[in-house]
Amino acid sequence: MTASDPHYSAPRPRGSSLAGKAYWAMVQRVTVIAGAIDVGYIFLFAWLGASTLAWINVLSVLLYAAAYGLIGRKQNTLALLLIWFEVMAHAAIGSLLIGWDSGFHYFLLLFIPAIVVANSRGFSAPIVLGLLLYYLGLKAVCDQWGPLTPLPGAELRTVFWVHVCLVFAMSASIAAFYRRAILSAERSLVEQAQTDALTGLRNRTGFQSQASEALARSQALGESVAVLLGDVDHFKQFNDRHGHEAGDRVLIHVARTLQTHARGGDLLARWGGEEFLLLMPGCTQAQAEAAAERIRQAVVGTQIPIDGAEVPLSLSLGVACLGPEESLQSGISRADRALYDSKHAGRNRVTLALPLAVPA
Ligand SMILES: Nc1nc2c(ncn2[C@@H]2O[C@H](COP(=O)(O)OP(=O)(O)OP(=O)(O)O)[C@@H](O)[C@H]2O)c(=O)[nH]1
Repeated sequence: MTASDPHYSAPRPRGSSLAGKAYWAMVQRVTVIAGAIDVGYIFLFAWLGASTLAWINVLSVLLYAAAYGLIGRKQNTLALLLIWFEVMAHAAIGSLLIGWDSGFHYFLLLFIPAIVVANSRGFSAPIVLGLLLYYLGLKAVCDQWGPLTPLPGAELRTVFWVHVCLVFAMSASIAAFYRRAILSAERSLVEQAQTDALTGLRNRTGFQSQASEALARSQALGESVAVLLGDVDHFKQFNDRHGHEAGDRVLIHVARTLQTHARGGDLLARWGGEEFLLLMPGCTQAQAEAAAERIRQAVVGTQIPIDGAEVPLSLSLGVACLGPEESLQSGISRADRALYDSKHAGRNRVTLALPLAVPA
């Protein structure tokens, strides 16, 4: 693989588009559920002898089917308007025909969380206020003129209980949807905060959040742990000569090379600008030195094609094997001093850190 490989592109930020897709997938599921509920209503109202309401539910099923199709064709706004129209008209006609006590109006309340949470354009307050006015207006109209086709008491109570149960179930599932969306956004933010956007490796924060635990585990098992610090040679010169974008491609290339050589349990991070850190649990000094040498050779063996010419590249490395109770910070400092020695000895080499000084 070369640095000009298409795989070298930096990872894209995640999150926002997924939330949008998840929202519309949820709305599409709602059209199916609402349509199915309305099919149930057709039978319920036919059985209760409220044939007008049964026919209105036939219309509602058709509207939900149309909204489902519109979302499938990405005409989301139109679908949403259709759903709004269906719920508002259904609540109004139902309340007027069989009375406010039927509980048809409760369905209007389901819009409140959806308006507040999903409205990204800052129009929530006026829309909720409009809904409140519609709600109160409907109550006033029902008090004045309804019910136009009243149902006997027992049947009305049945409709009321069905509505209350449905509104509870729908409120709970809307809340569950938003909870899942929040948790997923939180996970994505944590991941972004711990990931280096250029190389896709862990950044310092991501490394530190996992490294202490990995080190403690290995030290508890009595395993040796090594740290390897690598730094691209003359990178400033490279940037100055070939430009920052070419420099970025080099960093991505080095990151991929390190990833290829890291083992399953190793933790790899971009430690600084052109500096990379590899924590190798269960790795002896000899194994770590051999791994560092393989990485150095892999990097030096690469010719990065820049502006039509092959540009050489090299990496200096420092390796430290941690003492049984040595802290990660101390191990990294020793690896850093070893890396500094590599640079001073002429670069493109691996240097082993001095052993940890034993207190007298
Ligand atoms: N392209 C690019 N350059 C970066 C990035 N982060 C840091 N750098 C550059 O890396 C260079 C590091 O330069 P120095 O610390 O002097 O190191 P060097 O030139 O590699 O010299 P030696 O390490 O001594 O071999 C600076 O020019 C930074 O601007 C990055 O994300 N992309």
